[in-house]
Amino acid sequence: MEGEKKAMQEENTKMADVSLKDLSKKLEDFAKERDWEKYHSPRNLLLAMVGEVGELAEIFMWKGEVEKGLPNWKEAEKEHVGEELSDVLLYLIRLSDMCGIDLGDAATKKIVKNAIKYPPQATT
Ligand SMILES: Nc1ccn([C@H]2C[C@H](O)[C@@H](COP(=O)(O)OP(=O)(O)OP(=O)(O)O)O2)c(=O)n1
Repeated sequence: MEGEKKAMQEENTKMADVSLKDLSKKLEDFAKERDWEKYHSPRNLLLAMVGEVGELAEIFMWKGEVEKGLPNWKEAEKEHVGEELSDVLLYLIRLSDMCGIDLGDAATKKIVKNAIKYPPQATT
């Protein structure tokens, strides 16, 4: 039992520490194993990602303003949000790969660029 708990904790740590590169490799394997690489063109992936953004928006639709942390939401609804966010992220990573863009590198550079454009003292 102790061993099982430890293994679960290790798995949770692994999941929390997951990198964009890990996810990218898993997506590549997923597509290869199903012979789906032919479908993963940049345009198809972009449309698939936008579709998933729509599915995410659908969950929030007509709810009015929503409190941070979604405190009054049912667990199943929160799980659904997590799934749709994941679909968006996974298609975004795959799209970046199929465009030959290193997303981690590009995002890190963009954060630096944002900080130069919007210096802290300029914000109120
Ligand atoms: N050609 C495909 C189809 C799916 N996926 C993967 C990426 C997404 O994470 C997930 C999307 O699967 P679905 O199209 O089944 O979408 P949902 O999971 O949102 O299901 P539904 O639309 O029924 O809610 O599967 C993929 O990589 N390539």
